[in-house]
Amino acid sequence: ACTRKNRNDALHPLWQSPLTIPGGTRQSPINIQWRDSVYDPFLKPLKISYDPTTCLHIWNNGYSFLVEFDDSTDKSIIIGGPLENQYRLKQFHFHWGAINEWGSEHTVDSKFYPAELHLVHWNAIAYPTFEEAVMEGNGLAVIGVFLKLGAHHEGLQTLVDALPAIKHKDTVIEFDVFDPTCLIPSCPDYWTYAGSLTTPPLTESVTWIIKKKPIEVDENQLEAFRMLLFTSDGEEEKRMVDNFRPLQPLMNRTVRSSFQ
Ligand SMILES: NS(=O)(=O)c1ccc(C(=O)O)c(S(=O)(=O)NCCc2ccccc2)c1
Ligand SMILES: [Zn+2]
Repeated sequence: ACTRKNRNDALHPLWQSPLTIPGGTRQSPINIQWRDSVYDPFLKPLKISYDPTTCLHIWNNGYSFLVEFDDSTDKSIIIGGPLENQYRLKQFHFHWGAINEWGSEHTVDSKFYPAELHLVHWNAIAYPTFEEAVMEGNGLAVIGVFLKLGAHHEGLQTLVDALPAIKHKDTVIEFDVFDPTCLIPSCPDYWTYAGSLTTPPLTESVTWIIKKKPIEVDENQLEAFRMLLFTSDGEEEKRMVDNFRPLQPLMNRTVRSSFQ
């Protein structure tokens, strides 16, 4: 008789990655239950200092669209918050849904946002390369910012205007000055927890810093994300939507808040 493949090795349709990592104890994303988060008075404010000229290009990698930065120096860094030392900005990208009812990776009290921004940073003090940092428990720090439907976002529009040029997988365009600070809410409040990458290799190397306040974007801007394609030019078109990983078990973790 054939053995029933257990749920663990069910593959997520999008990334062909396992839904759960065998032995994984700190997987992401998770639901943030506000009332279960614990205020930590020792958490410092997060200090963000990006140099807009370190921006390199914007491209469609077949999972999302991402803006990559020159991370060969300490020009664009974050420091403080839950972090032991400074982390260098490498790239930022988004996750979104086919409709406004879902799209974010993390949820707050089981509520989805229509999209979520991730700014990926790595610990260049402790590790010589990004690839090595990806494999270490304190290697990465990702800032998560929720997007909600509302007013037009001026800063985001610069990115939206570039999307038609990267409609297909593996297309890239020059993007030489952009300051992602404009995409981060000025409210300092955040939650933080120990988690993982939400795309392969799903390594448990991420200190997540999830901003409490969302940014507002308008319907046209969300629709612009949804006109991107997972597929390359010439292939049968598949719209790039629902590029978020399913929620993972909290297991033995506490989410801390920087606010009461
Ligand atoms: N949702 S998330 O923040 O976890 C995330 C999503 C996508 C990517 C990415 O590779 O584009 C990344 S990444 O830039 O951190 N790359 C991780 C995979 C990777 C490992 C080693 C070398 C290259 C890529 C992170
Ligand atoms: Zn992400």
